[in-house]
Amino acid sequence: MSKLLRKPEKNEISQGVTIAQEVTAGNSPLEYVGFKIVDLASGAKYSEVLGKQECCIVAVTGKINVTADEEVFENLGTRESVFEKVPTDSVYVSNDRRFEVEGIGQARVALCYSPSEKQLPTRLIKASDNGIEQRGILNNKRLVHNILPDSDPTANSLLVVEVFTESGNWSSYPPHKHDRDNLPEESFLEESYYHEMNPPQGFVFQRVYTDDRSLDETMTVENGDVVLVPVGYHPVGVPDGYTSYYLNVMAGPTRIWKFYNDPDHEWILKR
Ligand SMILES: O=C[C@H](O)[C@@H](O)[C@H](O)CC(=O)O
Repeated sequence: MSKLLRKPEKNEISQGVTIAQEVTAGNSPLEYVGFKIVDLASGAKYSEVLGKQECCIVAVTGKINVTADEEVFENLGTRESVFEKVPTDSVYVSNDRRFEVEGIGQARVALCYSPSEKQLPTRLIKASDNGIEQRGILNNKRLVHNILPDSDPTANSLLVVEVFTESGNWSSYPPHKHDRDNLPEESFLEESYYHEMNPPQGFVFQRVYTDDRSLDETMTVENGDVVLVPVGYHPVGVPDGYTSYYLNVMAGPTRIWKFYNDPDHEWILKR
């Protein structure tokens, strides 16, 4: 199995708190991006003290309370399933702060991490703050919820976005990459994908490849999987009958999302 594909592994760390995915610099090829999926039973609490990292706490499904240092944000979350396709609530917490997340009923939380030195204010990113985009044409259509885009100065290095791709469509397509620190042409951002499928037995194909094909992995990605993108193009194809969801975390030396399309496939934009 590809080293870029992470299957969910449920690890109950305390009563009612289960880590389903954990990506760190210590267990992945990513140096800038970290990621966790935490499942919380009703009333269960997960807390963390951040060092020189910032974190975007995304209420993926269910409802949560979030405390960050002395600030309290209650009853966050807007959906029982991501496939309701409504934006959700998130909380940005900066470096050197402590946060706690409590489940109000069963909840799934994504913790999205990147490096941060200059402590910034904690911020509630309400569902209504998400920028919504309908991207693409023909069989390249997808719905994008921009949670923490590079146009939002809330964070130091973190970018967070969620994408819905319907049956028979492609996203992160034409294949693009952002693996060179070469602005203004291209920025260097590592990336993680947290995938869900509807119906849940579905799968998508995701290829991660470089121009010289020194990296060229095509993965069958299933519900709850994470795909790591240290470098390279990273298109996703969705089989007929299924809807794909993924939550992206991106980070690198400069918080700018400037991607470069694979020249072999850029023509599809001109149809
Ligand atoms: O680089 C960003 C990620 O590949 C996705 O968020 C992608 O941009 C989604 C899309 O445009 O299809």
